[in-house]
Amino acid sequence: MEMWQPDYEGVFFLQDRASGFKAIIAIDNTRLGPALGGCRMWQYDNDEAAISDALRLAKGMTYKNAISGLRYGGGKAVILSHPKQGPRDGLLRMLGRYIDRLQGHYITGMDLGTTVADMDHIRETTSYVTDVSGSLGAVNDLTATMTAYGVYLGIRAALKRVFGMESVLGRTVAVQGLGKVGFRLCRYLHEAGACLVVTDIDEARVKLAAMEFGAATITPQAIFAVPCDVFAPCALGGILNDDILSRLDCRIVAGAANNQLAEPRHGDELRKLGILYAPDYVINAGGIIVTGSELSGGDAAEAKRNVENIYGTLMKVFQSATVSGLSTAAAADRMAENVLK
Ligand SMILES: NC(=O)c1ccc[n+]([C@@H]2O[C@H](COP(=O)([O-])OP(=O)(O)OC[C@H]3O[C@@H](n4cnc5c(N)ncnc54)[C@H](O)[C@@H]3O)[C@@H](O)[C@H]2O)c1
Repeated sequence: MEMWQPDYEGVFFLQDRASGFKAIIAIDNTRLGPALGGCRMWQYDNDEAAISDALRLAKGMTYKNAISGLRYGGGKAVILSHPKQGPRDGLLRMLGRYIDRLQGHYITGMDLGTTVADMDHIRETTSYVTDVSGSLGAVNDLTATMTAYGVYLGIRAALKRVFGMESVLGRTVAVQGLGKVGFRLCRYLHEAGACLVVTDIDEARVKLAAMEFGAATITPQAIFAVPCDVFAPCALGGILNDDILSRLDCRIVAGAANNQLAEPRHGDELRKLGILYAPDYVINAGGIIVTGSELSGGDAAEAKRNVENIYGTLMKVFQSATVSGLSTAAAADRMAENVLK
């Protein structure tokens, strides 16, 4: 069923009563090329919550791809089923069939709750899928590695902007979330001489980071108030809210998590607090840049070179914010919108 949504090119609610399959494909904008954005599999409280997540994520992909110089638009797929709800291969093949009907207007890939094996199942019914076994992004988890690398470079850019020196040597970075990206980010930072304070709800990962990187550890509730140069959110979105902003004791917020600002106005609040915010979709674009290289037949070296542009893009965002008096978040939005004109 196609749903009408102002500002979106297409929103499709897919349903198979027999199997209980429910999914949404949201295509925000294809001005620059086919809509590119991963497939999320999550248990939502209700259909409305899933639809609004798909819409927000699809729009985010439009902005991320545009500001990263990729010739792709923004889209997202969301499967409203918990990964633990029985076998999932049938659901994924079904989603693949719907994606195939869109004839290349939307290309999917991995996202929260989905794996390379899931992408392989989608591949059985459509070719419009990335991150399948053996692909550039999937081998050695290059997508997560390059996301972490981009965040590391983004932290250097932010340090340069605030302190005039980009080196992380001796700087304290508080990392929230030690998953695929957060853990790799810690490795880049540790090897360059940063002091780490880390947290995760998974204690095993915290212990591993303490052992491998000599990181100090702290509880998930206390990470926000840690005195540090950089706070790097690498877990959940929506964490930069009124309560947490009042507790931050850092000069920079720069991390991998998507949709960090609880509301757009929090970008301004950070500016007023004198905290430099590296807009999430600019600094965490490493993964989608790898996907862009994969789709154009590039290799890992080319992908890494492209990820290195994140440093310069962020510098432009910081400069534009200073000149215009906007928050860095608003300045990034304006830059992306200029590309889309
Ligand atoms: N994987 C990528 O390439 C990529 C690309 C762009 C953006 N991102 C974003 O970066 C973030 C991390 O992605 P990932 O792939 O590392 O995910 P992941 O699921 O591998 O890791 C997330 C980690 O955060 C931890 N966590 C969850 N809630 C927490 C809390 N309240 N406090 C502390 N830790 C908590 C989890 O235990 C887990 O270890 C997500 O927001 C994701 O959307 C990821």
